[in-house]
Amino acid sequence: MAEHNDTIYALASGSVPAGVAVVRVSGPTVRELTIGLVGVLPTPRRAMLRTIRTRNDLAIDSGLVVFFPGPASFTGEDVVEFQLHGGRAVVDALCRELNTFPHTRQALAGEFSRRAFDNGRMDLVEVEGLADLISAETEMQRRLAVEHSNGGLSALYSAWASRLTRGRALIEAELDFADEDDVPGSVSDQVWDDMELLSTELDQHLRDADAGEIIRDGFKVVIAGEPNAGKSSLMNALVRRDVAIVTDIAGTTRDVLSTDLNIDGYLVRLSDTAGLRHTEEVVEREGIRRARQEIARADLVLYLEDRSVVAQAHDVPAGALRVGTKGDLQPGSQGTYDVIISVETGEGLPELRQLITTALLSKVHVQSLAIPNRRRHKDSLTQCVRAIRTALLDSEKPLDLRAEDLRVASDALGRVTGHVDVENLLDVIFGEFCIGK
Ligand SMILES: Nc1nc2c(c(=O)[nH]1)N(C=O)[C@@H](CNc1ccc(C(=O)N[C@@H](CCC(=O)O)C(=O)O)cc1)CN2
Ligand SMILES: Nc1nc2c(ncn2[C@@H]2O[C@H](COP(=O)(O)OP(=O)(O)OP(=O)(O)O)[C@@H](O)[C@H]2O)c(=O)[nH]1
Ligand SMILES: [Mg+2]
Repeated sequence: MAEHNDTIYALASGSVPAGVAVVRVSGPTVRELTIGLVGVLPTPRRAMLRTIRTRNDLAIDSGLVVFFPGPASFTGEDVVEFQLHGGRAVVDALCRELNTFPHTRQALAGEFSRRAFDNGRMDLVEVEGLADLISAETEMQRRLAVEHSNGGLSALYSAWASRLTRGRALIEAELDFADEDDVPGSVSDQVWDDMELLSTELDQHLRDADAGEIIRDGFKVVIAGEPNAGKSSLMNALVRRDVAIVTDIAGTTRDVLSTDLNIDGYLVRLSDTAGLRHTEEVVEREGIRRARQEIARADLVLYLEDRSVVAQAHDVPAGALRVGTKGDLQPGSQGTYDVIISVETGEGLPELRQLITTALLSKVHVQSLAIPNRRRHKDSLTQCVRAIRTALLDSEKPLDLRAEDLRVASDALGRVTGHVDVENLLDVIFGEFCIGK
């Protein structure tokens, strides 16, 4: 049903009603369809004000029409955009009319980008960057997504892919034509030097993957501690809203409750959890299980302890910030705590915020935003660097097997961008050596 060569259309702008709505159309019948609706094919890439009419010559709306001839368009196909008045019925009327054209249907989710990818307009990293750009809510998410969607990361990967391809080509050449004069001896030595360098660069790059994931998915801060420590009260104070239930009954919170914060342009995902204690109560036990799971996944744990209760803190997770609570009830020295707070007086809250910010900044500190930001990237790049390392490890191994390791590395890198890398291997062989003569 969903034919690949259909012409597809969709509302590309946000929900109606709105000031202006953009309906985007892409596919092989865009030219006829545009002439049918507005009478002419507008000058490419110039906004033109036209009345858009049905077959029966009824005006749908008058709006701006922009025609992008393929392949120099977003999808690589002919594209036309109608910029209409953003009313529900206006958009519906145009979509209804578009549907009456042959082989023309509503686009599936992501189908414009899918076509852009299939037509080589974007690679996978750029497609992912575009998706991230659309869902970005904080400034740093936006900067990371722009870097990726504009090809900043892809440029790095294609440079690395070329080095791998060149290395393989030189080794293949040495294997195939070792007895001929044209191939300089020990070229493979240079290759291995460069592969050594490449593996170092990949290692360095992979070290930034955690920062990339934190910028994209948020810095996960988990509030943990014994029941009644004041966890939910702190959650409410930090987000300045009454999101979590607070009572003096120990064991109030059971579910994990998460709220997003924006700190210095970074997304911070704050979670309130059930108080940790031994209990036979089924619901609370499940809450505590979830709390522990959340703690295990945290980038930062705030471990809260009620200073007015004499208790020995156990269960403090490694690396947690120790927060003494209810500072108003019992003034005293800071002791083993990183900070003492009171949600009643506000004491210590600015200091705690600063501690969170410092922990966050230490984890997202990077030189460039051309960094991996998905598990998928990290996994494939890890496979890539492992394969290079395998090739380097045993210099006594036959050259063809070492070349095979490099092929595995190329494929792993190619999976990140969605490129497959075989055809240009030949190009490089024939390009660098006058083998054919
Ligand atoms: N109206 C409108 N605004 C939009 C988009 C769109 O599709 N329509 N975009 C959609 O996401 C983004 C811009 N992305 C685009 C990417 C490439 C081309 C394009 O036509 N590229 C050609 C020509 C480039 C040029 O003239 O320099 C090319 O790359 O060959 C258009 C939009 C954001 N703003
Ligand atoms: N005086 C004082 N009371 C506080 C402070 N913070 C919390 N409380 C009180 O301590 C009690 C428990 O607070 P919660 O925030 O519900 O504690 P919790 O850690 O979320 O508790 P559970 O969800 O049961 O694990 C409530 O009665 C709060 O009003 C504080 O800074 N000063
Ligand atoms: Mg609570």
